[in-house]
Amino acid sequence: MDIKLIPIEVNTKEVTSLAKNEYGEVVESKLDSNFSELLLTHELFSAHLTLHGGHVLSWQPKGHEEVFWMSKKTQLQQGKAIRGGVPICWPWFGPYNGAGNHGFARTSIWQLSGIDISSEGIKIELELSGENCSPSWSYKFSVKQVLMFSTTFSQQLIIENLSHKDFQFSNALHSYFSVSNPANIAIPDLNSASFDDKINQLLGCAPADVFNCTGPIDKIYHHNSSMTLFDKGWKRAIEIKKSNSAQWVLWNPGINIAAGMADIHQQGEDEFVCLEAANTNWITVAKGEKLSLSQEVQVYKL
Ligand SMILES: O=P(O)(O)OC[C@H]1O[C@H](O)[C@H](O)[C@@H](O)[C@@H]1O
Repeated sequence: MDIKLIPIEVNTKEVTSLAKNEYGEVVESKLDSNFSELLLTHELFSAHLTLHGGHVLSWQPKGHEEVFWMSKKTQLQQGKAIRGGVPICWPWFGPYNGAGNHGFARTSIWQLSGIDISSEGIKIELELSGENCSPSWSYKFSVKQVLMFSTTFSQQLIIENLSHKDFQFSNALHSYFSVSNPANIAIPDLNSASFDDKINQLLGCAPADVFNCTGPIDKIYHHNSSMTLFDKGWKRAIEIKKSNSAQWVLWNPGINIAAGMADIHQQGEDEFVCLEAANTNWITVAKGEKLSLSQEVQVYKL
């Protein structure tokens, strides 16, 4: 396979304006024939994303610091997931049938299908469709991703089953939130949720107070409504609302696991907490049917 390794911070000269008006602009920055980034500027925020994985890399509402964390060691590489931002885990979450973690959506090239710039923000539509994309999951499908960047950030996946039979998927919107330090993070909404502890292989643990998010931590919380992550270091709160998602996954690798991960920079694990709107159990989409999942993120100063 022709492997490309491109540092994500690359500054290229090949830049094309895709849409522009009095409120903002969307610019495509081509890194090479395979990879490009979309840079979004608007009076309310700045953001960037890439079609590799249909992946949101950053979003910074005016007056706030960057919301999503990005590893300094991640690289755009064919077939490889990006470490940071919001990877789309689909059509499976975690390992599946020997096919590796988190499905093929995060390593596939998505198509740009819509841009709308208004006083409210910038709406971007992306699409991924295919058939037999993995020997482990060989259905015909289409996924539309609707991203709305504004003072809030919303992300919707509309999953359509184009096969002649029902299919199942699991998923996560695997947000890497940038934090002052996981030790400073409280997520009180998790205190009342039962959870599965992946590290200790314990299922159905009774609710327990979450005092901080220092890793290693890898838990699946069974909770289908909003969460607020409080960062006492940076004095900010991040609220995440979601729909059609039965779990939250809380993950930070901690120092030892992170040291063994080639795409996390030194002490990078001290800079993020993953709080993922997920469905870790299979969900069925009947043939010919659609299903929509979403999250909406807002930041507040404390
Ligand atoms: O390294 P990745 O495949 O991106 O997975 C990173 C992490 O994702 C989720 O949060 C899982 O719960 C973890 O078990 C996994 O380690």
